[in-house]
This record gives sequence, C-alpha cells and structure tokens, in this order.
Amino acid sequence: METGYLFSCLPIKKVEGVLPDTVTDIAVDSRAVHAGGVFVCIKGFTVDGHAFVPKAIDNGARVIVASSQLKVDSDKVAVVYVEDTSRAIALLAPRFMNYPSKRMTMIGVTGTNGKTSVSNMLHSVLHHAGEKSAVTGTIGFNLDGVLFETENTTADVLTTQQMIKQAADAGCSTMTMEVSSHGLVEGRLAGTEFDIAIFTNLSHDHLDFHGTMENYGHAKGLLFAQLGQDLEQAKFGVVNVDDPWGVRMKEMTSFPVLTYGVHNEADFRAMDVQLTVDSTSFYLDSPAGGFDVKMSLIGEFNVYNALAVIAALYAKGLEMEVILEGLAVIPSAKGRMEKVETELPLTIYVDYAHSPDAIEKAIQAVLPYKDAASKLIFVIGTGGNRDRIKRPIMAEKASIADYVVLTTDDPRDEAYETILSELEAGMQHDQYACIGDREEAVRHAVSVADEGDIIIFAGKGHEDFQIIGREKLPHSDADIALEEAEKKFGRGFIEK
Ligand SMILES: CC(=O)N[C@H]1[C@@H](OP(=O)(O)OP(=O)(O)OC[C@H]2O[C@@H](n3ccc(=O)[nH]c3=O)[C@H](O)[C@@H]2O)O[C@H](CO)[C@@H](O)[C@@H]1O[C@H](C)C(=O)N[C@@H](C)C(=O)N[C@H](CCC(=O)O)C(=O)O
Ligand SMILES: Nc1ncnc2c1ncn2[C@@H]1O[C@H](COP(=O)(O)OP(=O)(O)OP(=O)(O)O)[C@@H](O)[C@H]1O
Repeated sequence: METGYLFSCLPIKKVEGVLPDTVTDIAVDSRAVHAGGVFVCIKGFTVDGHAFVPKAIDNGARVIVASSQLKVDSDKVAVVYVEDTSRAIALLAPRFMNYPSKRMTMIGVTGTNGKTSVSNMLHSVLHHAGEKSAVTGTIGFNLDGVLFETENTTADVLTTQQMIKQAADAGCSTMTMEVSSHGLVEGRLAGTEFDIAIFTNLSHDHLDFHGTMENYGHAKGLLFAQLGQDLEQAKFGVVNVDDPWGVRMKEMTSFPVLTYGVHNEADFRAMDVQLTVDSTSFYLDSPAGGFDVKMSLIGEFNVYNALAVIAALYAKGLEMEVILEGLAVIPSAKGRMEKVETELPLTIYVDYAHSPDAIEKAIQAVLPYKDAASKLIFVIGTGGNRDRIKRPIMAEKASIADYVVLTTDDPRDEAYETILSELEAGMQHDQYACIGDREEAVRHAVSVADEGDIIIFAGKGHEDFQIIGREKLPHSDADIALEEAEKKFGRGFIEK
C-alpha cells in the first residue's frame, strides 16, 4: 500500500528517516513482521513492544511506529512518532485492509452471557439458509465451516481486521462477531462498521477489569454508540428488554432498535414457553405476525438467545419461515449445555457457565426434569488471578443444586486454597466438597452419583485445557467423567 495514503490518517508528531513509497504489511508482533512491512510498538500489560524493534528490523521492518524515542539506523528504517501507538494501530489496521467490514453485513453480539450461543446460532441459521458466513469469538474464527484458533473472545484490532478481510475475500456475505467489554474499551473494534448490534443481558462479571457495574454497562453500550450517525444506512439495534440494561442500550443509538423479551412488552415476544428435557417451543408474537417456534436447544435462556437471533435476521431481511426452519434444526454451540453421549444411567452436561447468572440459568434449565428421588450434581470452579468478587456469588447460585463440587477453572498462579475458600464462603448448604485439582473434582462428582442423577460440569465448556501456572495442560471434563463412570458402572463411553 502507498505509505503516504496509509499514514495520512494519523496525527503524526515527527518522522525520522525516509519513508518508503510503499509498505508490504503491518504488524504489532515483531515475530509476524515481513520484509518491507510496518511494525507498530504497543505497550502491553506484560511487555513493551518498543523492546522488540531490533527483532522487527531483523525480520525486515521498513517503518516503525513508536511513542517512545528509539535508537535505530535511520538509513535502514523510518520511524513515525505518535502520541499513542494503540490508537495509531486502530486507525492504520482498517485502512491497510481497505475497511473490509463495509463489504459484508456485520453483526456484533455483546452482553455478559449468550454471546457465543447467539453468534453461533446466527451462523448456523445463515448456513442453513445457504449463506456463506463467518463467526468469531470464544470458540475461534469459523470461516464458513473451517475453524481457526483465537486467543481472545474479541481479538486485537489488527487480527480483527485481518479476519474480517479474510471472510470478505472468501465471499462471506455476513460476519458475526462476539464483542467483549474488554474489546470495546480497548478499541479492538475500531474501524469495524457494524450493521446490527445485539445486547443479550448484563450481570455480575469482569469487575476486576471494569470496577463497577456502571462502567461495565457503559462499556457494552459502546457497541451501540459505534453504530454511528449515518442514518442513511440500514442499521439496527436488537436488545433484550427483560433486562433493565437493555432499555438503556436503546438510548445509545439513533438507529431503529428491535426489542425482544418474554416478560415485558417487546417487538419479538415469546409466549406460552414450553420447556422439555430435550426441546423448547413457544409462540412468537412479532412484527411479521405470529409463529410457532420449536428447537432442540434447552433452557429458558435459549428462548432469549433464539429471540435475539430471530430479531437480528429479520432486521437483515431474511424470511421468517427461513429463520424458523433453521432454528428448528441447529445444535447448541459447542460446550453450551451440551449433553455428553453415553450409555450411562446418568445424564451429563458440559457447560461454559462461569458467571453467577449463567450458573443459575444452567441449573434452572435441567431442574424441572430431575426425578424427585435423584440428585443434581454441579461442578464449578473459578479462574485464578481474576475477578474474585464473583466467587462467593457463584457458589451461592450453585447451591441450588443438591450437591456441589467446588474446584478450579484455570487456577494460573493462584493457590487452590484461596480460590476454594472464597467460593466456599457463598455455599448455602453443606452438601458439597472442595477439591482444587479439577481432574480429582470431576472424578469425585461421578463417584457420588447414583443411577438417574444429573451432573453438570460448568466452566470449561468447549475448552480442552486447564491453565496451571503458565502451562496450558490438556483437560476434558467429559473424558475424565466417562473414564471414571466406566470404573463405577462398567460402561461410559459409547462404542464408535
Ligand atoms: C489484559 C489483556 O487484555 N491482555 C491482552 C493483551 O496482552 P498484553 O497487553 O499482555 O500483551 P503483551 O504480551 O504485553 O504484548 C505487548 C505487545 O508486544 C508485542 N510483542 C510481544 C512479544 C514479542 O516477542 N514481540 C512483540 O512484538 C505483542 O505483539 C504486543 O503487541 O494483548 C494480547 C494480544 O492482543 C491479548 O491476547 C491479551 O489478552 C489476554 C490473553 C486476556 O486474558 N485478556 C482478557 C482480559 C480479555 O481480553 N478478555 C475478553 C473477554 C472475556 C469474556 O467476555 O469472557 C476477550 O475479549 O478475550
Ligand atoms: N442468554 C443467556 N442468559 C443467561 N445465561 C446464558 C445465556 N446464554 C447462555 N447462557 C449460559 O451462559 C454460559 C455461557 O454462554 P455463552 O458462551 O454463550 O456466553 P458468552 O457471553 O459467550 O460467555 P463468554 O463471554 O465467557 O465467552 C452457557 O454455557 C449457559 O450456561
């Protein structure tokens, strides 16, 4: 790309050395720099990218964007000095990629719980409708069926723009993105032109980062504010009005907002909700008329997720019949109340609940189908070195289960004892065990289970690892549970 055009979007303090006519690439990681490329030095939470300039130059960087004074050979590289390199990359990345989000319908999904579920449901319904679509988030970057790993729910601004460009170049007509509050506050969505913004709900989480619920809610509101002011475009907000924050999100944008809910008046309202052990149905009142909706996803929370999907795809212009046909056949997102296939006389779910509200919702999804004589066993852990305020509240919600196993979920550098004692403080009854080692905790849950019981392993969801110290070790709640069950009941795994 022409260097002059690329840098004309930046407020530049000074340039040292001579800028080349063109640059080949742009990178924020010295290890990803290509010959003739631009390296932008980011001051991170762990290290300062300025320290990696020599490595970037070794890899062929031709231009460095920095905010601290550098000592480099100005015959070899040019240095562009700016006040704030994080803001600089937010301007440079979409420009370098030619603003690829403008080439697709972009749907952003934010909220404490349901982002992965709603995003993947949208992707699956679009796929069922014959559209080529992409989705990014906690599970990874799914480009029309091909899954790439991602580090974050919402990737850094450069990776985000690269993924959007990849999806647009591959001919996707829609891209759905999970939008985290961290991502919004840190500007990772800069330059991403959303057409539809969805808000699911807001409840206690991430207060280690945001400090207060007010800040956390404000962060989510940025997605709606960032829809912009070009009212000639057909953009929409989609909000859950059963959540008080949904009403506030409406105020954050001038674009039309479609509301959804079960209890309050809404554009898309579910009525006569019927929840069974393996399916959900409801009557939908909508601007397009009344419809009977049926799906295999379980739990009331999935009614909300379905309403968000229906409203967003209606806003996008899909026929209601097409949307509902897709909803009827799609599976749940990986690790979201996912039933483990087994011949055991037990019912086992793997779930990703790790906020107090999600824990409550996950338990409520199965409680009505539990036999009075059987138990619901709930295994829950929290991460080390992260939001500690939520720990007792998580255990308080988990106490709705008959038996609770308190454990860890990526303990990182924190001792088992502090995690467990802070969880334990919230327990409401004495039917529980505290076991720091997650593998042992899973085995214990199976060991106390009797025929007919239900076990929910919460917190890990789709993840196949446990982070202990700095190491990411392989871990699967489902595999350990089935192995233990095989010992106890003489069967577990289904012969393939
Ligand atoms: C606290 C936080 O936001 N950290 C993010 C941040 O890491 P960091 O600041 O530590 O980065 P760093 O390692 O100091 O690196 C600084 C710079 O040096 C560069 N570098 C580094 C090494 C090298 O050899 N060469 C080099 O150039 C790096 O590429 C980077 O540009 O930048 C990284 C790259 O973008 C992110 O992966 C990382 O997310 C970490 C993994 C994280 O845990 N983030 C959480 C808080 C988060 O963002 N969570 C939300 C959602 C959660 C939810 O809803 O559940 C999310 O969206 O994921
Ligand atoms: N709409 C919802 N309301 C409340 N809880 C939900 C909802 N949808 C899903 N859940 C519960 O929350 C858990 C996490 O769901 P999901 O992964 O979709 O949320 P998320 O917002 O993507 O979470 P994260 O930000 O941690 O990636 C699920 O496993 C389920 O137990």
